Amino acid sequence: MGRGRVRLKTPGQTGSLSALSVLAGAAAAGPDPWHGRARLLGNGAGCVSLTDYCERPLSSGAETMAPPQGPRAPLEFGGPMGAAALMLLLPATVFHLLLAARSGPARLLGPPASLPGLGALWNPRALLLWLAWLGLQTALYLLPARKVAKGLELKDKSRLRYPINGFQALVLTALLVGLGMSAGLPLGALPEMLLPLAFVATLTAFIFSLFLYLKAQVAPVSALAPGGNSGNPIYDFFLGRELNPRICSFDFKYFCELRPGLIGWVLINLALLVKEAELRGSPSLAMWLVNGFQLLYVGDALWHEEAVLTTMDITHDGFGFMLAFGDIAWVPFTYSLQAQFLLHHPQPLGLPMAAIICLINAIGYYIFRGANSQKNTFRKNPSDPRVAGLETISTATGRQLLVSGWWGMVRHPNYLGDLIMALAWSLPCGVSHLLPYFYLLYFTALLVHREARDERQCLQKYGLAWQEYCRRVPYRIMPYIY
Ligand SMILES: NC(=O)C1=CN([C@@H]2O[C@H](COP(=O)(O)OP(=O)(O)OC[C@H]3O[C@@H](n4cnc5c(N)ncnc54)[C@H](OP(=O)(O)O)[C@@H]3O)[C@@H](O)[C@H]2O)C=CC1
Ligand SMILES: CC(C)CCC[C@@H](C)[C@H]1CC=C2C3=C(CC[C@@]21C)[C@@]1(C)CC[C@H](O)C[C@@H]1CC3
Repeated sequence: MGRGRVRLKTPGQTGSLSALSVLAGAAAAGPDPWHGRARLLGNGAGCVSLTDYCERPLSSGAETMAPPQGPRAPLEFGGPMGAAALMLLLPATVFHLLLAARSGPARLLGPPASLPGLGALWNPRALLLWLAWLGLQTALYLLPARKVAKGLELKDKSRLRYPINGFQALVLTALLVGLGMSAGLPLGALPEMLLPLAFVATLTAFIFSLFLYLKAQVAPVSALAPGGNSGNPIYDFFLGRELNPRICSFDFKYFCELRPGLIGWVLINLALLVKEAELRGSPSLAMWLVNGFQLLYVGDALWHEEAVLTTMDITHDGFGFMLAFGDIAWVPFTYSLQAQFLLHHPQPLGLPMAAIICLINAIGYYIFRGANSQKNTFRKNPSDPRVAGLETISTATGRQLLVSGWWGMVRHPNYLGDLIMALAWSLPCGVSHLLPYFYLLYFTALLVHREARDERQCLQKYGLAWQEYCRRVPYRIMPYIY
């Protein structure tokens, strides 16, 4: 069934809308970045009609996601203007959140109580600290790994190799920080440096993206990503031109996605906890919960590091400002917002409420991990006894789709679990302010958009089999709601 010819209504990058177009919708002038998603709402099950959408023979999954980007292909994010606006808006959001968290009113919307001068942003010690951090994580990345995994097959039929030592990097970082603290390292001073640190991280993202853009000029065509090669420098700088930029075996995108930002996030959380203990005698229960939940999340991501090799960020998106900034600045400085808020706005939390919040996080994690592991086990070995009994749909590519178990409940059960955890991370901050719920709001938008984008790619890969899956499992993320 997947070999039939089907028609593509819109030329261009139908499969490459990316995380940021969530925000682009608000910021960008020009074509609506959600347009692809609107088309997904073609039938009762929320799937596009195949005949409405493609004009290529459906073939093996490996080569389907990359429609060529001609010079007149519609651009994402409102094109160069939207990309430029986002490059201002995203860093501004990071600084707004950092300032709001420490201000009395802690308003998510509206201007911060006071604006910092350049003196508050620029600090040579922050620059040194940041460079030392990047150097440490690079050194840990280069240490011998317990395993070397192969990525998916590339356009030139090669497969890149990736070290699996992220969890080891987390443990070694924890040991070094512990040793440092026992030798007098003032970790509690870190929260005071968040603003200048975010500033150098943002500067690094700009400079690094420029390097990546220039590096792509000499990369072979087969190394370029499906999007991000429009010929417009602003747009391509933002989206990223090269798919897997490397120097020797050092893979910049893989390194940035999991190391400096994710580990930096839990280190910032820990510093906020230490600072709270210095200020108030001991860390609050709310601070413990936020630290514990987010450490579990980061530890889990690094433990299952290999799974990131099949995400669209690695297999589909170029590496440009969007991901570079997202990985090294956005993640550590905005994902730690709840702990930042708690340091400046202590919240009373009783044991019964804490127990309920722990239960919510446990339910979220159970769904998130159960769904991700079930799919990973199935993809590695469909005859594994843990998944062999599940009902499946065959596709023309030879791969199968799970249609019972977690993946028979909704089409993205892992997103549902992730969102439930996001709620549990905000609840310890009480309900007096909207600010600590920023992550939940942003993440809902990100995942709704990511889901639509993934559906588009799956429809291209699996054709009618995907439509059948949508018919059998009509809800996307939340049963009976969405
Ligand atoms: N905290 C954060 O900021 C973020 C967290 N995340 C989390 O990262 C994790 C990875 O997410 P993401 O990369 O978006 O996507 P998923 O892990 O959901 O992977 C989607 C892929 O799974 C496969 N698939 C879909 N349905 C089925 C099925 N029924 N049976 C078998 N395979 C199926 C398809 O690929 P194929 O068929 O090719 O295998 C599809 O492309 C998620 O848990 C997400 O919540 C993601 C983004 C940001
Ligand atoms: C700057 C923007 C608004 C958006 C940037 C998006 C990035 C922050 C995210 C894109 C995909 C991500 C993934 C993760 C972290 C956030 C980013 C980098 C995980 C590593 C989080 C832990 C999960 O277990 C796996 C995720 C893979 C995708």
